[in-house]
Amino acid sequence: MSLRILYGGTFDPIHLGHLAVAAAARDALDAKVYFLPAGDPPHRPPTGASAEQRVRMIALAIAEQPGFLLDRRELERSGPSYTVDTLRELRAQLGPDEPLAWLVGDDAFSGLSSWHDWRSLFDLAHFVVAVRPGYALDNLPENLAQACDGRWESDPSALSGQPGGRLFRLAMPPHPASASGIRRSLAGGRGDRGWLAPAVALYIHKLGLYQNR
Ligand SMILES: Nc1ncnc2c1ncn2[C@@H]1O[C@H](COP(=O)(O)OP(=O)(O)OP(=O)(O)O)[C@@H](O)[C@H]1O
Ligand SMILES: O=C(O)c1ccc[n+]([C@@H]2O[C@H](COP(=O)([O-])O)[C@@H](O)[C@H]2O)c1
Repeated sequence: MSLRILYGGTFDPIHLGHLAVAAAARDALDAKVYFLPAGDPPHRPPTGASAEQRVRMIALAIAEQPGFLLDRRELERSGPSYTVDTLRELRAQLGPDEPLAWLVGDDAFSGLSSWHDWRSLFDLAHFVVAVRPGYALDNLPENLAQACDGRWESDPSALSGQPGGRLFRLAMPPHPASASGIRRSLAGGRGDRGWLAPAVALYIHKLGLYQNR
């Protein structure tokens, strides 16, 4: 069965770091990448752009990119967008055997043991972990390090052979972009730091997003 990569995020806004991570995962694992914008992101203050604006920016950024798709399911649910709920919904829809992988950067993965019902996540999907400047995986919290023990795979094809439960380190050049860096820079009148796709930069400029934060 073919692997499906799920890329959850606040995407406030989507930037070139997200696109680089998604392209590296798509190419390394030979799989489609589904962008899943969080409706109500757990562990975060309210977003700068509305859900519809974040979706619009994702649609602009991924247009004409092969193998990139948008999945709006987390926007259609009320309450916090817990990943475990999203994965359970996908499992119910796709069946127990379909290989699923949740794509994250090092920063998000390091905090995994604070996620809602986090131990169940390993029963539902693989994790693909992208390098992120300023973060490392050699200092994971003890409970997370233990849960990860023996799960790391170096062969990407291992992920499509089973539905979930394995971990894969995505090799890619580190990308420095961050959404908070972009929001701060735009609010300070210093531009987008060259970290946005041109169509997204134009959209933000036209709507005057992130100017007063
Ligand atoms: N430059 C990057 N390199 C690797 N992973 C990244 C990068 N930017 C974001 N990610 C990952 O993409 C996912 C979604 O990120 P998110 O939408 O929160 O953007 P962000 O840039 O991390 O935002 P913020 O700066 O507000 O924290 C997370 O798993 C995050 O780790
Ligand atoms: O399920 C949780 O408890 C949980 C806690 C923190 C983050 N997540 C998910 O992880 C993804 C990246 O989160 P963020 O905050 O870095 O954009 C996004 O899809 C979030 O919904 C999920």
